[in-house]
Amino acid sequence: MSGIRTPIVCLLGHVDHGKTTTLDKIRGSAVAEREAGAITQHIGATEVPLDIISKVSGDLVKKDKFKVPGLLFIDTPGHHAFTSLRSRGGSLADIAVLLVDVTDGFQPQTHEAIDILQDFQTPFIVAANKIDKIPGWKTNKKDVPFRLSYKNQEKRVKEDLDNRIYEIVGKLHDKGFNSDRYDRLKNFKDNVGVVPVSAKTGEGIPDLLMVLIGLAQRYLETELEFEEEGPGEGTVLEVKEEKGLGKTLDVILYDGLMKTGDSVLIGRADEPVETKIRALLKPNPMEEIRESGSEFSKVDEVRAAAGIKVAAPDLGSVRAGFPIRVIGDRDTDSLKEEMKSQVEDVVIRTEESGIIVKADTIGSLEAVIKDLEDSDISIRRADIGSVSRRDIIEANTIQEPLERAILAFDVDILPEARKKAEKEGIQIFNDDVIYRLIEDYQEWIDRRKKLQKEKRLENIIRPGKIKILIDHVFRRNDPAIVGVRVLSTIKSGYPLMNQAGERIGQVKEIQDQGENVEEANPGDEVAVSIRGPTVGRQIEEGEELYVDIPEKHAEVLKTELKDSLTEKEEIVFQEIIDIKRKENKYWAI
Ligand SMILES: Nc1nc2c(ncn2[C@@H]2O[C@H](COP(=O)(O)OP(=O)(O)OP(=O)(O)O)[C@@H](O)[C@H]2O)c(=O)[nH]1
Repeated sequence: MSGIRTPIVCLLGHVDHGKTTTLDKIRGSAVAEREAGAITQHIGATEVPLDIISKVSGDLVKKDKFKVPGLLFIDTPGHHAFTSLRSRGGSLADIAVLLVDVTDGFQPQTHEAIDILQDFQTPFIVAANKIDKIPGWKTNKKDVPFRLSYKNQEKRVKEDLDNRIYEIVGKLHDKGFNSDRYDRLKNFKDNVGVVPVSAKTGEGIPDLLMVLIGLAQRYLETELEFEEEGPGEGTVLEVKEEKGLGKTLDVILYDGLMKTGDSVLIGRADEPVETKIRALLKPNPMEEIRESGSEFSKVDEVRAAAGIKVAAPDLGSVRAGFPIRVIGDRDTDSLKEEMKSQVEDVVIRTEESGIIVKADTIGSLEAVIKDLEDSDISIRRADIGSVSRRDIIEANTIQEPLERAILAFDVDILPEARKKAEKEGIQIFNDDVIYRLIEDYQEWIDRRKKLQKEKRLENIIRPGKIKILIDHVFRRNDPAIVGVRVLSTIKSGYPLMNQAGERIGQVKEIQDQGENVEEANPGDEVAVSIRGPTVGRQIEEGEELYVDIPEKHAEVLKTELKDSLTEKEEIVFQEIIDIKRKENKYWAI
């Protein structure tokens, strides 16, 4: 028998823009209306039935017009709900709510969330949250539809809100979405509805629920059709150790039916594992926990969409983000192959060069990979799980210094891995926000590049010039030692040429009042030893000598170091160029 299942809804948004508060509010309003119908707390999700939505939103939703049974909100907000390991592709969420704090506007994770939604082609609405924080906003009554609150506001407050919404509309436009305040929109399919809400006071929350259910009803109906008796398909949201049960899986079932005793395949990094469902568990409400002392109670079967805890043997290396499928009367081997290739598409990537990426779930791994690709950062291997010693050993085989790095998204770094990384000089970046992780890596690269550049530039031979003083020859050759006046800085080791452009030797040492110095500056009178020439033959008292700059160095001086040349150096550099170009017209052009 086919039916329409509950759409799965996920909340996304920048840190502190109100995801948790909005979920709590939705749960809270549903709980307040408990007597009207069963609000069901699932594992990892909250189901708000149509009855409640209809009641909460008053005349906004006429329940007899809807076939969608309600909304299933995933409790863990954010990227965790996004995974492509779903048979039909796309995200685990059917629809999403993007939270934007109206007083804070678009922030990095808002952009990140939109990119994810765009990638997975997930329809979404925007909740313009915290309207109660707009200066002058008056909350007369809590949990009321937006329109009732709005009409009581002063004109300037209304204008303020409208301006903030236009800002959001503008930002969405830049991202390629048409949008408007939801009550000014006719078509939600090609436009994104912006619903002003306050998760704190509940103003606009009825509208949010109404728009969501309307969107699901109108545009997702065919996608929400499912075989109620078909083999269950789901995604692992979390792997948890439970007292008395051992390792269990929190699963969001998005299709079909799952029963105790069913044989299932669960994806893993290498091969899917075949196992049998020992128990399906749902959470007990608070009062039942108090009575029975047990957090869960067993159920024989569960239908999509639902959040359920699965107890089964052999859950060893199963991780969040992997698919779980009831085998039913399907061929186990071909199903296994199909699941394996799905997992491999994401997890197993081995390139010759690039960084190593680790993440907690397949969904987040995909999101990180995508962002790295967008930033043109190559990846050697992307994988799920903690950063281990093995990862460091692999990173240590990488030649390119800027790729000797591991980007770890929301995972542990095992102590022995950290130790080894320190020893081998492997850089580990760890964050639970994708853009920050990538930003940190890029900043590190920039810093290293700058250092490399500084080192390289330090070694560039600069334009120097000296004049040999009369009556200051201390030794004629091997090496020649003469007193000089410095006209433009010289350093020991610099090659020297005469005014005809002939190489005459190399500065060996510089002595200033009997002390060896590395360099001598304009105006200094110092003694230099010059390897190569003999005074009276290749060099003469009173002669001016130039530093014989290699052509490659001259090119760097003309470009990257141009601004660092002193006035004196600039003049001398031009003299050197003139000398060189007598011989070679195109020298350092
Ligand atoms: N005034 C006001 N404050 C709000 C509203 N919604 C959320 N807040 C406050 O904003 C702060 C952040 O809200 P959360 O719900 O924790 O935000 P979040 O997006 O879940 O944050 P993370 O889980 O850290 O990403 C909390 O102090 C909330 O009380 C609102 O509508 N109005």
